[in-house]
Amino acid sequence: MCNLNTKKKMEVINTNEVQVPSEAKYDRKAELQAFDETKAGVKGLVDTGITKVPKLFVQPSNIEDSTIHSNKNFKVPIIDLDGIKEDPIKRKNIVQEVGQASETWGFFQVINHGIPSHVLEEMKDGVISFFEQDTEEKKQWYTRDLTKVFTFNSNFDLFGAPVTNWRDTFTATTAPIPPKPEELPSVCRMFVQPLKIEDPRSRNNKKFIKFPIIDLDGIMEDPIKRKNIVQEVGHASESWGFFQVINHGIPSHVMDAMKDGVASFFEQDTEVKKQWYTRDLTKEFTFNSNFDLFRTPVTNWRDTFRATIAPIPPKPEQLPSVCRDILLEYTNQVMNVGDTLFELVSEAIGLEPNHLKDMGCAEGLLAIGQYYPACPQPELTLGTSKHADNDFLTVLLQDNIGGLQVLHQNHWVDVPPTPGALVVNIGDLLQASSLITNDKFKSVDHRVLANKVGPRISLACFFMTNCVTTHRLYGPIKELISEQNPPKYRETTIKEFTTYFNNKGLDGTSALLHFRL
Ligand SMILES: O=C(O)CCC(=O)C(=O)O
Ligand SMILES: [Fe+2]
Repeated sequence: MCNLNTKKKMEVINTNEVQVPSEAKYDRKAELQAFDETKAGVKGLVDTGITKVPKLFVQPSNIEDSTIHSNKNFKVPIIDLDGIKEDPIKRKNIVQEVGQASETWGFFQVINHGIPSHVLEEMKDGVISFFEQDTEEKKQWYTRDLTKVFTFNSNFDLFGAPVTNWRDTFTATTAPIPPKPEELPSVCRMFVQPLKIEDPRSRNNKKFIKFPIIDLDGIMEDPIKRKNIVQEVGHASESWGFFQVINHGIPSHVMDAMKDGVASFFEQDTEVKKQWYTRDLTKEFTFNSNFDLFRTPVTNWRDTFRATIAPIPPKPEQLPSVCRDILLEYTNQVMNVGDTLFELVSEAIGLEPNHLKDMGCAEGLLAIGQYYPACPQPELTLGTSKHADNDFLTVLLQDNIGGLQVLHQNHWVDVPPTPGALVVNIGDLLQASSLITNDKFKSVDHRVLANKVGPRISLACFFMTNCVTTHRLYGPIKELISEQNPPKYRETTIKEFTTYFNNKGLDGTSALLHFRL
């Protein structure tokens, strides 16, 4: 995206309409200057809609030495590093291969190098996210000052090289002195991002706290690990009501495909998408903007779809074809993760592993796809207003844009996008039905900020059963009630609770208050 100013400057070098100047008149230096001043790079140029390559990029006609031919029969060597640490024979062979490739090619590829593929994928996405930011955002990093930890520009040798290349570049110095988080752009910072919370009373008083990440690795095989994980889940549910899980068993390619599926739905042609637009909640799949549009004081900057997945699975034709297969595949896997999470939460409360599952908590699933377009004035609005979820448990998949915040100890704390992680939070129904020693496990308020950068994509899977009218009553768990700990909530059906929640809308108050004794 370009502002008007940028567009104006670019006209100097836009050869669509402008006559290509004759060699004598051509002022390359001025063109370079104009290009550099846009601070928008080649992408900025493309964003203005040019269809011809401006002269400063045009290679001389001897671009390729005529003696050089491309030969498709050659293959750049691929070297498998598997076993390099453990197996001396393999190592010897690998050393030979490296030597040979370095001598004959100077180039080779390595596989089994130890960097997980999801990290590779996230890294590529991170690069794209940086370059696809709004130009105004990106400009702040535009510099030719090589002492900077992070630089963004187009053609480091712009004023020295005879021809300009068709690409933009960022550089980041990451070792031997690791960068401070604020020295890297947030869209691709990720792993080094410590959590920042701001004290609303003072803009300068920043605290750093760690949002819980729980590693589920070994949960089925190793009883000691499981005991520790149960403790961590208990602790996070009590103090945060939110945590992230990694090694949950859903492959990163399925998570990525799900995010793409959500984007594909919203990025369809409006006429196609319109067919799904409805506020009729009895439908298996609904698309609309702001479920509470006519009830809340302020409208949110996001569009939403909602698919009922379980306990009654939708018929294929009840889901849009662009995201049908992945929605079924991904939610199937989320049901498995949910099974584990309900066991862990049950154990953390001190109940039998199957207790919450036996209550039907893991039977129903609603998948809610959220699409937060880039917002020109994010300070004026919100992506999703403050609310707590009206379910037992939510498993949320978010992309790497960020913006989700949790109200923790009276501070809004970012839930940092973490590669491969799922965000888990306790919903109102679990808080009310478990009543763990005076509301121990909290259904915590959260919100999503609007952002200049976008779209942000998320898929929230709500474990709840509002689509079937059961007369089952949910209330404080009998095993947890005593004279010292009397019930705090009256019993309710999922239907009654959901109807109340939906009619109230996201007005910033808790639906639980209505059911409190
Ligand atoms: O988009 C998100 O990250 C969260 C959305 C959310 O809180 C919800 O759908 O309840
Ligand atoms: Fe939510």
